[in-house]
Amino acid sequence: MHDPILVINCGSSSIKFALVTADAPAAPRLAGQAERLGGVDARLTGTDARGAAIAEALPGADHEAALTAILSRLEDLRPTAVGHRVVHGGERFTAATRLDAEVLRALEALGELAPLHNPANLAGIRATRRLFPELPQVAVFDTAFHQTLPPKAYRYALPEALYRRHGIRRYGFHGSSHAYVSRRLAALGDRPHGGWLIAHLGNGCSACAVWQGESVDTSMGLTPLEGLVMGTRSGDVDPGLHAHLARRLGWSLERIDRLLNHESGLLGLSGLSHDMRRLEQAAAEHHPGARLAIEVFCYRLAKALAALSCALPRLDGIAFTGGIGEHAPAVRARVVEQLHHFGVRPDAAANAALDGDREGRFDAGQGPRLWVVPTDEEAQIAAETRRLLEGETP
Ligand SMILES: Nc1ncnc2c1ncn2[C@@H]1O[C@H](COP(=O)(O)OP(=O)(O)O)[C@@H](O)[C@H]1O
Ligand SMILES: CC(=O)OP(=O)(O)O
Ligand SMILES: [Mg+2]
Repeated sequence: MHDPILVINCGSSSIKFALVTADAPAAPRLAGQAERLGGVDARLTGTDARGAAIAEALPGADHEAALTAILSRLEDLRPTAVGHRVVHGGERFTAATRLDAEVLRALEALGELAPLHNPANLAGIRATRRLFPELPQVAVFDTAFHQTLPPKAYRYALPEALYRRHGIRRYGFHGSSHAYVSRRLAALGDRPHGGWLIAHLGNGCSACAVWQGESVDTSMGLTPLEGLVMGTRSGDVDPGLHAHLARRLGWSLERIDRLLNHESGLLGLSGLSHDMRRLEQAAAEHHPGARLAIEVFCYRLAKALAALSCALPRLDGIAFTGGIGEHAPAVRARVVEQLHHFGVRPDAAANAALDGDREGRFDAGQGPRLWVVPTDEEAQIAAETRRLLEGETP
């Protein structure tokens, strides 16, 4: 039995980690995050294996220094394997994969398709391999859950050669989260074989249509930029925008990339913040940019959910997850009120009560179910790591 498993999710300036034990899923979990890496205010926060708070300043720490600090928190808890989140698996990596030098080289080549994520994921893998050379390490891909998309959902209306020769197609992301939530809904026994729409709303946001436990369409595409409005990412824009900015304003590709990935979304619309909590406060104080940003965010999400429903033979329910999906009842209310013609009927009091890390239903007992299901990408990554190492088919 491979237990416990250390899960690492390495971002450009943060590392999220958890030590996941299959035997005792309800026990306190050593988990947390190192944030603002590279800065003077870098810090490590979380809870230790006894459930006590961790708060440690790590001034100037880079990824390797932060991982060393995380590892020192393991004390006598020895992980038997490490599961890494890797955002883009491209065409080649369709399931969790044991990491070796050849796989790492192949992953490097995929960096361009997820520039905010894959290079940081790889830095984390390299540092962990140096620190833990004896442990098996596994990559679990955001794209893997969406391997069941049919061609009508994953092909762009572009010449076939671009797909055949260069792998230009829709891949979809946040697969560990969508997989976890759909399995959780099935475990809860709520219409387990039906059609669900899942909205993962964190810093990155994506929605997924799940039929009988399999992803059948999703809002992200070739890269994690397509689809919904996100913290700093634009989501869908007119593809003609790129040529327009280049021709009319003389913008370079790098400048356009920065605009769409780092300066847009909630931040760009509001002119204030990428953070939904901050925007809700500002909107309550009548900040026009914050109000517009929330309005566009909710409308675009409702529109995407309506579109994704076309992938389902039947709509059994909608589930919300991620920081915004779990903690912002006002956002959920605004989204579902724009889906009333699907027969969606929220219970306002039940919705308002689900404002923390709590799982629960907020429909009024008619029409499609409405759920909040806190995501646990770490549990999903640990389970897939364990399954691979134990040689079972994923
Ligand atoms: N109480 C809250 N009310 C509104 N938004 C919240 C609340 N708590 C967290 N959020 C929002 O959740 C988002 C971060 O989601 P999270 O899932 O933690 O991100 P990540 O994608 O980095 O894992 C931010 O926009 C944050 O403002
Ligand atoms: C793929 C993606 O957008 O991930 P995140 O939400 O962690 O940025
Ligand atoms: Mg998260």
